[in-house]
Amino acid sequence: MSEHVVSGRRYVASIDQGTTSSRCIIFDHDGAVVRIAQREHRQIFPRPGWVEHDPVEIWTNVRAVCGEALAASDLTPADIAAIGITNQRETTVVWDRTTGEPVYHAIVWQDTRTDVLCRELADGAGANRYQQTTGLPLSTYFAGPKIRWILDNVEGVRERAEAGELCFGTMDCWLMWNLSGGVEGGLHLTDATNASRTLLMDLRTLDWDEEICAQMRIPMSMLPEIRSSSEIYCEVRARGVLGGVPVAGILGDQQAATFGQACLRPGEAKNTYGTGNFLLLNTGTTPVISEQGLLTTVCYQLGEQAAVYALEGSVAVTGSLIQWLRDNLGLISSAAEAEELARSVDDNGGTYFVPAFSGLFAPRWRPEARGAIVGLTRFVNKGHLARAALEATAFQTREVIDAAAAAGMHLTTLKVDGGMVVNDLLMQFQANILGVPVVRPVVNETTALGAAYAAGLAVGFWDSTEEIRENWSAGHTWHPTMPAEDREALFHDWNRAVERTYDWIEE
Ligand SMILES: Nc1ncnc2c1ncn2[C@@H]1O[C@H](COP(=O)(O)OP(=O)(O)O)[C@@H](O)[C@H]1O
Ligand SMILES: O=P(O)(O)OC[C@H](O)CO
Repeated sequence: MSEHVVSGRRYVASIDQGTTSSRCIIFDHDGAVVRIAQREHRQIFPRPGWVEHDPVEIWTNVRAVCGEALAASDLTPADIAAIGITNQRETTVVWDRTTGEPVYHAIVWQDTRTDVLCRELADGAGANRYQQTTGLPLSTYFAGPKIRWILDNVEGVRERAEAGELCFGTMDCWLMWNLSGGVEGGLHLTDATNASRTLLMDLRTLDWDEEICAQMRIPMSMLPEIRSSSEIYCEVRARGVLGGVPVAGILGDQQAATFGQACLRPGEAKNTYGTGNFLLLNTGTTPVISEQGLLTTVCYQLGEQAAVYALEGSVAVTGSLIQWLRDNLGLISSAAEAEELARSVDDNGGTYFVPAFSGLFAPRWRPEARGAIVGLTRFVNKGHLARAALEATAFQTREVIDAAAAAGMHLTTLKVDGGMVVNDLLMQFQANILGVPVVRPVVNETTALGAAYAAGLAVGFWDSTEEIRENWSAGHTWHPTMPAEDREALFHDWNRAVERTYDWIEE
């Protein structure tokens, strides 16, 4: 038995509440996966550009996957030293603290309904009005404007919020409140990484900014307490879910992946390929404000230690474009088939697919752009379309890495993870279009692992972040093989294609 056992407990559990599914993953002390249970939830699209989730469905799924992971591995809560929570960030839930009922569906990070509101909030000062304080541009992506939309548009909600009856939370906060007892004394708290995605938190004080909250007309009584990413918050009180186990880690999913990838020193970075793509670059204990369209975000804060910050390149649509080919066009019947189809042709046939479904995020921040396929001729077939869709992910990554380079952060290799990195064609193309090696770790479940580490460190299951570094090992590396001239020609055409999607939505 491992000597690293807390009161006979040999495992740590992680709840990974993502955009498409909720998972519970159990890890051992080496950071190896013992068991995964997963359930997808409904994606609700009430209007073009709107994306919602049902928070009650998600809580039900989280309870189910926790039970399934334990049962399938023949474990009981008494075997689990701690639980970490990691989550899709920015997705906004508002609920009644007395009844536990959400007042509206969760508004998902990809949702663009706050576009006009964001322009109004800029109030002539531009989209970067709050950047120095929050590290973020005024964008539909973030939680603050989503809260304001609910307050303004759901009947009776503003009055209830002003009377102190309602709670706001991102998914971590909603799950924490439910895990810690819900209407029977549930805790209303979040961590600094999630709070840093609201447009309401001061990056340096790690506290809510009163002036911004007033300008956005968000009552501060709705906001959760901001805590560190690694401390014992509570023991689980919800019936039937890991009862009695300490909840001891919370990290937004991209920050969790950065931690799980052992990007613990300034200059270390990872890129996660899921529904969207998220590059995070550790910048140490000082927040760096970007002039190149990158976000500044809290990367993690361990207990009483100083917060560590990151620059982030968030790309809204990557894996979800593959889902769209599958679900909306029926071009493929599974995500894996995209690779097979793309391999049926030698190149993109001159086709570029710009998936500006939610406008464009980093580094361009063009909310009024919409998707386009350009370069079509009679020559183009579905293989070219599949290839162009995969290449779009790699081109968008190149854009954010170029933005980091313009800020003086030059990457010599790229650590990758997420659902899309099983795609060999994509990863080889990524190395080619960047001109640097791309490396996937042995344990690809870095998001859940990062949250497990945060929780395990808080309860003494792991002693220090050095153990995280020791547990990380390279699985597969893709080396660039494309001549620089070809790489730049492709990227040049990609940029021309992207510019054609600008200004599609008229004022
Ligand atoms: N073989 C594949 N090739 C390309 N994309 C894939 C492949 N397998 C999965 N994906 C994409 O990866 C995404 C799922 O990745 P995951 O990391 O689980 O997402 P999330 O955490 O955002 O829910 C989906 O959008 C899916 O389309
Ligand atoms: O759930 P994912 O992996 O798509 O991540 C979503 C991000 O946290 C959005 O900022």
